[in-house]
Amino acid sequence: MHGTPDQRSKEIHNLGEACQHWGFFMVVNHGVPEGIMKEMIDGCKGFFDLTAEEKREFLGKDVLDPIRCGTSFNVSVEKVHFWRDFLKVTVHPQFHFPHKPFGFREVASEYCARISQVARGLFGGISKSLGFEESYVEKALNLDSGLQILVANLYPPCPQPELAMGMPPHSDLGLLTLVIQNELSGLEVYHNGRWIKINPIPNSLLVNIADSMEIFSNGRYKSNLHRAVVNSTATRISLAIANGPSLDTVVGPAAGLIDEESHPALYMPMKYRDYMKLHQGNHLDGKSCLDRAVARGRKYRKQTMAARSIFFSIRRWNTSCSSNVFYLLPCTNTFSVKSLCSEALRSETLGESLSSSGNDDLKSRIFRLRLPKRSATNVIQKWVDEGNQIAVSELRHISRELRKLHRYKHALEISEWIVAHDESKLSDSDYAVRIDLMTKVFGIDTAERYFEGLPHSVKTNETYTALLHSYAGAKLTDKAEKFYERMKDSGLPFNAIIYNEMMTLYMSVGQVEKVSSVVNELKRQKVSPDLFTYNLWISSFAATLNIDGVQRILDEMIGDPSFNEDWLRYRNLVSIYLTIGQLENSGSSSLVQDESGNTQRKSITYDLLIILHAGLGNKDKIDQIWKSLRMTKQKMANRNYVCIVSSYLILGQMKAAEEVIDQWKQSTTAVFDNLFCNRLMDAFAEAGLLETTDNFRTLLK
Ligand SMILES: O=C(O)CCC(=O)C(=O)O
Ligand SMILES: [Fe+2]
Repeated sequence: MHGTPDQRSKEIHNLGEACQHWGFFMVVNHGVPEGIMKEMIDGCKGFFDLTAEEKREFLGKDVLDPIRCGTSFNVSVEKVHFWRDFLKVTVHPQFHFPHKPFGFREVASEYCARISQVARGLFGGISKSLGFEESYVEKALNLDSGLQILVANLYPPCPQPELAMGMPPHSDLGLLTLVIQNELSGLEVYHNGRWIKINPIPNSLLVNIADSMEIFSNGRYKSNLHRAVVNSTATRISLAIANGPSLDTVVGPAAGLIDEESHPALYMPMKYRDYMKLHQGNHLDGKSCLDRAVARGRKYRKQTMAARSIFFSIRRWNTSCSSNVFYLLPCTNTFSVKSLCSEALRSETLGESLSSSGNDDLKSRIFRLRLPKRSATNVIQKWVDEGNQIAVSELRHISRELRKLHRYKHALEISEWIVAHDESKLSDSDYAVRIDLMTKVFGIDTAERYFEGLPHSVKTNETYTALLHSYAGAKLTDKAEKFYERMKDSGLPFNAIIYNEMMTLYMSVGQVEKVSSVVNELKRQKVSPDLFTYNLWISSFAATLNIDGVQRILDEMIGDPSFNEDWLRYRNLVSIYLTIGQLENSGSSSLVQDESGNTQRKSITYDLLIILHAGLGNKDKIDQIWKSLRMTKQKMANRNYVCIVSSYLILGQMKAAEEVIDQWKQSTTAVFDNLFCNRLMDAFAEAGLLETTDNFRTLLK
């Protein structure tokens, strides 16, 4: 952008218009020599041409590795793969690069430096177009240590291009992405309800506005939705350099672009690292793209409806798996289990279902946001501006529903809204939920600071427990222990949940032996244990294959004044599991890793978690845990099947039980035989469960 002041100001105006209306533009006269661009494309081709053996060292590694290549996005979790090979390299703040093919690294180093220069020029122009001084964006977003990622894409010819997609519709996460390609087109940009094929001006740079720029500009500039289609004749190569802020930069709407009256902040500030995690955490690498595709593309891509349901189920999977070990353990997470139960009750009484989201009420509008980056605050504000009333109870209800779907950022925005408008209406559990949400969205440090800053009157049992829960979830044993001591010193009334949190923590970090001492403390303090307490205690003994210990606890349960029908069901199931479950001590330690990398301890804990939820009558939870267990690809043993089949049978869930029996029969690792079933039937009969015995017999016929 040189020339006379007039020309310059016209260019800046054009740039602003392109950012605002398209989120996409091409740059010519950019100064990057044509030769280097060509060498880069050749280098990419050379890299993809390497043999599988030569590429192996970069293959299928962790999403956070600085150099990584692969196919599609993440084939280990995808059901729908994309017609694409990729190489992804972090080139700034530190320059990483593969050392082959020969010479590629050197060209890349120069190319990236040149692209940075162009990007810098564009950031200057964008700053001005937003009404700031030229260096504003660069300084505000710490671009000196900005994260720059090079993505090379190779799309081979596809025999049926109309059935495949090279890259699904997505927007990029950073600020600006600069793309070049070989002579073949394939990039399509979504604009005014249509996909526009991009035919680049030769040697131009294609530029996409990405999410963080949309946030920074408070929505003035829109990140652009784009995709790559494939063709049947030749191989297409594209090379994108994604320019983002530094990982520790908090990206939020620029102060100069907000005013409370006419331009309220539409996005919540968030560290770029957390923003990236939010996407990866939800769907691993690339799944964010799918999710976005689904959300944004909903209106105009009817043909993807089938794919959409697959995407959504994958997304849910990953969220439940991402909390992995924690999930393995009694989602004891008592905290959320508790609220889930009341949620279930509540939605039953209200006779509601999420499918009502076609309506135009506040809840449906918020649910339709889908993308975390979109602002719930804005939606609520608009709702109010339209003259509607909202009750805190309604907001609470929407927040609960959002949390069930792991949409924590929007739930947090709702909570922020209540705080901003009527903090006096916040209850102790609202504060506790806020701490939980802050942990999930911003991380534990923020939640910790928030808790410490709360007035004394709000430092209640519930808020203390929420922070303890966060420490336990993050497996910060030291912090959790200190905090637990502090809670004791503060003289708060203790309940079982607090002890359960500590027990969950010890189970998840493998300090199984400490669980009993927590139980002893609970007994000393004369606090009534609940079923979660018993389950954790039993899990700790079962994990070390101390079967006598488990038996003693089961006996002790009967004498507990709280003993009820749920507990009886739980107790029966544990007994059956012990009798039939073939818990084998595999020698010196029960914590030996099996081939799939799962420890027996984890897998027993999974079983007992299923049993716990069977005790509580939560069929949905059982379904979920069983699915997760199957997703871990661990080799199923007979005891896993015993646990799930008997749980379903005792709950009268015949269809579910039948399905699992089929899976059991087809299992290559567990041996389903009649002898086994007879023993299981005997065990049911022995527990007095005659109807269950009959049901099981019917299923086997
Ligand atoms: O292949 C293309 O043109 C698109 C590449 C792209 O969108 C990306 O790498 O994010
Ligand atoms: Fe992209």
